[in-house]
Amino acid sequence: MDAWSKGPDMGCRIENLSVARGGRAVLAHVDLVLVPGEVAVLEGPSGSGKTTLIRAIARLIPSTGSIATGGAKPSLIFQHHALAGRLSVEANTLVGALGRVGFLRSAFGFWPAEERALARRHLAAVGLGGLEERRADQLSGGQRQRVAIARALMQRAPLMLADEPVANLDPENAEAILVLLRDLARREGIAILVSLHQPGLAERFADRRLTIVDGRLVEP
Ligand SMILES: Nc1ncnc2c1ncn2[C@@H]1O[C@H](COP(=O)(O)OP(=O)(O)OP(=O)(O)O)[C@@H](O)[C@H]1O
Repeated sequence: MDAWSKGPDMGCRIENLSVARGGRAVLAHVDLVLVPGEVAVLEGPSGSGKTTLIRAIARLIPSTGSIATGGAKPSLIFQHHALAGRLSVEANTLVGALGRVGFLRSAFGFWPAEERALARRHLAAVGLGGLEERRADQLSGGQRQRVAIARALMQRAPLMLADEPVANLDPENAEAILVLLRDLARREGIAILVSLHQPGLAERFADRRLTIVDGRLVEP
């Protein structure tokens, strides 16, 4: 029995993953194992396939090969955080618990007390303690991305996928968000795959740096 088959204590194992887009091969024979607590940064020029890889691992687009994520759906963070602007910070965070609570209860705001407590804990962890009742459209860009991270944490997924999560932020906020993601990876034992455009940030925050070159994943 290898480490993976003992249970969902590994972020993900990808074997021989290939993806075509618009009839053209974008990724070919990609292998990748991510372990809990590590932050892997995905780099590569525009159009090299970073978003494609993240979307394929999240099963948002078809691929061939195998993707094992410990039986749990990965959580996802995007460049555009897609919050409901009129809802509170807490309500947006609770959306991450939809898979456990069900649509009807959540639609009427009947969230279990333990889920509310968890949301507040995650909001405190991302530095938004005290802002639970504020409307999401009254937050700064950095604060909104923190809500998106808290919402992702609510999913309790062993793997978090973050596609250009700091692309819209100023350097100070970008750095703060990456510090937060790295701390969360360590503390919560989550494996994080994050695509970044800025090599300086990648160098500072990555445990591993992965680059897509001609459809292959290269690790120097
Ligand atoms: N829906 C689509 N239909 C056809 N081709 C697509 C589609 N989506 C992406 N592609 C192509 O797949 C390739 C990889 O795109 P992808 O968005 O993954 O790149 P990326 O590395 O994330 O780029 P960027 O850094 O600019 O976000 C590109 O050549 C792109 O044109």
